Amino acid sequence: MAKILDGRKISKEIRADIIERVDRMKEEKGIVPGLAVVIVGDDEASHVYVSMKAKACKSVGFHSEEHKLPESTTQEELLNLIDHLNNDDKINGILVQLPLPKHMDENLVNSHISPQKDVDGFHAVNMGNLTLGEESYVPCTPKGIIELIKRTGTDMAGKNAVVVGRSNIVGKPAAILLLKESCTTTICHSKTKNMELFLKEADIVVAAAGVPNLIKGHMIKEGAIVIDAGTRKLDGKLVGDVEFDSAKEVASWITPVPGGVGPMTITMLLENTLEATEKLWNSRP
Ligand SMILES: Nc1nc(=O)c2c([nH]1)NC[C@@H]1CN(c3ccc(C(=O)N[C@@H](CCC(=O)O)C(=O)O)cc3)C=[N+]21
Repeated sequence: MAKILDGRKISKEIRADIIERVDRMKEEKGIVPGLAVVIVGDDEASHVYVSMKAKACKSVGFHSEEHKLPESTTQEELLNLIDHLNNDDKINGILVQLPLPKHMDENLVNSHISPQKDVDGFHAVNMGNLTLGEESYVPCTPKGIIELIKRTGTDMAGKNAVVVGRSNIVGKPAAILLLKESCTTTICHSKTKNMELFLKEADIVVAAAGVPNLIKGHMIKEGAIVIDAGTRKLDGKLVGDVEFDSAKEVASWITPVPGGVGPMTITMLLENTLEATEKLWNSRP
């Protein structure tokens, strides 16, 4: 029977530390970290996530702004807003909620954010530096995933890690981070033949496909660490990529959905925004 990796509890611990650092920063330097979240269009789920991010900012004492733009916004108008936020001293971090409407180029928009304020880590320079092993902002969900694996106390070096999903925001950067931890890292995706063959050898499974209940207990290696980054609404209920009930019989550790990777994503966003603020401050004469 697997132990539960409780993302809410771990988040609470990390957020307590963030609150202390923010208080000290306010007291000693008179500065308040600021995050701007930009959302285009009226996708309901996206709006829920954005308000969760704003609430989390307030709970740790950040300044937070939500910029809600209509679906009809042109890409140029969005880029103008980003220019404005890039030059706004109250703002240390900028996040443009994905997905963007179809008439926009997500990579182009992300790379319009100042790399110093790119707390999502999606700017081409940050993605490039991450891949090179240089200092960079690390995308929030993959960063949270690594933090969760570390909390199991497992030495990752030499372990077989299988990431299911190759998105730019989760799967791809998660694989790069696992490689950095010296895992033997494989990425499976929708064109993979016989995914079970890879999963059966995996000591660490990171599920980020967005396909409800794709991975079942019988596919997993005995004692594996199973991290579920899937979040899909199914009949009004939030479900992951892993069939929890069967997987928990086989795994050594498993994350629940909700209450696993999700809360860690938001906590890592707070951490990146605080880091951006500290860096800016330290770079000043
Ligand atoms: N630029 C950008 N950055 C993102 O980080 C980003 C994004 N766009 N677009 C959408 C995805 C999704 N995402 C989640 C964040 C928190 C939860 C979360 O906290 N979930 C809770 C439950 C929430 C609920 O009940 O609906 C949980 O798993 O316990 C989930 C998903 C961030 N994303």
